[in-house]
Amino acid sequence: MTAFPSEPVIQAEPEPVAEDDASALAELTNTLDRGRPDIGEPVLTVTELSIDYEVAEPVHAVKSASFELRRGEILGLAGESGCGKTTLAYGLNQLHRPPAVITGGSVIFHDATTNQDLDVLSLQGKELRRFRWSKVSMVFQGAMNSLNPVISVRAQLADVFATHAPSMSRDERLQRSQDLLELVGVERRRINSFAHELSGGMRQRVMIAMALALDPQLMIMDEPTTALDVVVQREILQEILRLRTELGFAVIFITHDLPLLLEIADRVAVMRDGNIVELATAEDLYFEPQHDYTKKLLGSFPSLTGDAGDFVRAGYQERR
Ligand SMILES: Nc1ncnc2c1ncn2[C@@H]1O[C@H](COP(=O)(O)OP(=O)(O)OP(=O)(O)O)[C@@H](O)[C@H]1O
Repeated sequence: MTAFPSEPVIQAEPEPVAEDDASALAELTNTLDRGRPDIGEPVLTVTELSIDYEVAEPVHAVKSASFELRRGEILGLAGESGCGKTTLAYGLNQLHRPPAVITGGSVIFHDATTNQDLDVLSLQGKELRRFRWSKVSMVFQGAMNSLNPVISVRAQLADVFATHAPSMSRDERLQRSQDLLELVGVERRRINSFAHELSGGMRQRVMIAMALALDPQLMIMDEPTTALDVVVQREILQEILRLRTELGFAVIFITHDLPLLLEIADRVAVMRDGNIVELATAEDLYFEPQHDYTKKLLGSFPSLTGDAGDFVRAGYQERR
């Protein structure tokens, strides 16, 4: 069986980013090449999605969230710990587990391959599992630690194809697996490595390769780089930007690190206490935040007020 968790658990709260780290990363991300993404038609329409944790004192973790995501777009989901980002992301492809319950709303996936609209919340069993790998894939917080330590990268990648593309021959699987490694910046020869032989950055790249294996139209990334040092984070973020330009998938990128999102996302949704309180382009959010909470959030990042973390994404300086 693959080590990629098909039924992930909500991960522990991330360590807060140290101020020095936040500024260092902001400085590094300012130099990211965002490419020229081709942002197109909607790929996902979320309407009034609500998710509760049915515990003794029920938690309304996501309250009537609505947004549309377009092909090739990076939508950032920002907000303080506990505001509902992960719950929302998991709900989008039914990865939530009891006591979490979807209490209302809809998630419609606009499939470019079949030209049909899929009601994601009505999918079940095999259909749902297939949807998760081939249409919408996910890279979890700390995913690199979920590579199986006792089987090689080759076997883990091959397993994805054996399950979801059984008509592929052994040679085709190997070829495609190596191509995927190369795509995410890992040498082809690493195919025979085991997790412990790879650095944290490499392991996370392998997880991204697995998530890309079936050519998904959307990738949900929950704090995909939080556990890595800032230089490796930057390299991986650059890789994600390059891949979305090259392959055209959309990304929902979750992090509590708003400065980071302002650099890499096309639009940013700010969540507070289960609500999306503001959704705007990264540029508008930075220069003209509408909601008091967004202003407070922007003000709470020292890296945004100092030179190092200023919003210097190419082409936007003139609005200052
Ligand atoms: N298994 C659970 N049972 C009860 N409440 C839960 C459970 N998991 C999460 N919650 C609550 O749901 C709310 C949203 O949590 P969620 O993990 O989605 O937030 P988040 O914004 O992703 O936080 P973080 O940035 O720390 O990952 C919080 O109030 C949290 O305490």
